[in-house]
Amino acid sequence: MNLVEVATTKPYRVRIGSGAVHELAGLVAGRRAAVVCPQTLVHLVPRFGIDDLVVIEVPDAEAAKTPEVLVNGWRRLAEANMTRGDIIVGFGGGATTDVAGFLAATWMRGIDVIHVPTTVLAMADAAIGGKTGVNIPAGKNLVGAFHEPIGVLCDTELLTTLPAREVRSGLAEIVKCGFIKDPVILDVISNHPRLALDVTSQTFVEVLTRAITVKAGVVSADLHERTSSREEVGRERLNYGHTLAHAIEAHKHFTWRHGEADAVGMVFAAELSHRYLGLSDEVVARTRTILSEIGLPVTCDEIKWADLRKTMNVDKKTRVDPQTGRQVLRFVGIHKPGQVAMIVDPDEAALAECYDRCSAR
Ligand SMILES: NC(=O)c1ccc[n+]([C@@H]2O[C@H](COP(=O)([O-])OP(=O)(O)OC[C@H]3O[C@@H](n4cnc5c(N)ncnc54)[C@H](O)[C@@H]3O)[C@@H](O)[C@H]2O)c1
Ligand SMILES: O=C(O)C(=O)C[C@@H](O)[C@H](O)[C@H](O)COP(=O)(O)O
Ligand SMILES: [Zn+2]
Repeated sequence: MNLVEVATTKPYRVRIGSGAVHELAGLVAGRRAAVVCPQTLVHLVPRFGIDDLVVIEVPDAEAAKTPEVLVNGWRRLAEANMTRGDIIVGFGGGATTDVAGFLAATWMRGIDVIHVPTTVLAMADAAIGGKTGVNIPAGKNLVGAFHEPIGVLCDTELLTTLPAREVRSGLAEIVKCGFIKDPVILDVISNHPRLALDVTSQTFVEVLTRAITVKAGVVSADLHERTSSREEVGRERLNYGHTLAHAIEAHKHFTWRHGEADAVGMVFAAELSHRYLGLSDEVVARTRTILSEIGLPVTCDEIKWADLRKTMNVDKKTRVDPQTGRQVLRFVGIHKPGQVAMIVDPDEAALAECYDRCSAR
């Protein structure tokens, strides 16, 4: 079993490996637990080996991330008389852990949560670092809270039923960690793309553990995303590729997986970085190659740039210029893999050009 410590003010551990879920009973430590999970995974709950469990079913995938699902969750927690001493377990993909985390953040102003992620994406990213929340029509993840788990159990056995498309989507966030912090991830995936996609392989566990280590290090240094100047970038670096990705997800009505949108977003971010931060042609090309090799999209069709551009205004990295009152976009970019910088207020024509280069029209 691999262990990664998330050294924030309330440190916790991420356990990675086959059988990690069996540690749940020890972490719950005799308290009552409410398991938040999609209907498709309910049959796996008996594996937890805990008797006093309330199950709160949520809709599958992104449909779970709505205010209505929260209202239902609060009702269920009340019906079950869940107290401050009880615990919530988020069991599922990133959509489930995002909503379970927010229920825990808000129930009685905050109770403990443990995440048992069941997708590659949730293991590598969503279950760690305490970002929780839901979507509203104005945009993705616009309502939420920072609420860290007390433990995360990444049981790789749970991944054996995961569809290939979901594995590829999760790999996108792992590749992101390669570009923003740990380029060894890129080498391992380029050298062994098929093994990286095989959730039973040692290569997969290596890149997963490396990505978790990147995420743990970044959130430990800047949990609340407050470190932010052009050259000193804290947690915002985890948003590499996400400004465009979140807009694509919304315009595709969440028919694209989060990692698929991230993949196109990373190509766009690489193009922007080429223009503004001197990222080499070679790394821009490598971005396309590595993502294509693992079966992720590198272009996006049918969405008009003007529509995506408008949606980007609600990105959380956007700021208002106090002098003009104008919305200023800020993108995470890279000088080279592992060296991040912010691209602030890029030229509108440059943005459209970079999008043209990753649009299939
Ligand atoms: N909080 C964060 O820091 C953070 C980080 C990254 C992504 N996210 C969010 O995570 C979400 C995406 O997460 P995701 O990709 O895990 O998607 P998801 O939660 O929608 O799950 C994807 C699909 O996989 C299925 N599934 C889950 N586990 C399975 C298993 N073991 N076997 C078979 N099928 C299984 C689900 O039922 C679902 O249909 C997005 O909403 C994204 O915004 C949050
Ligand atoms: O943990 C973070 O910080 C991230 O940005 C990780 C992202 O991969 C993730 O998609 C996150 O949900 C994006 O957050 P948002 O604040 O841009 O909505
Ligand atoms: Zn993401």
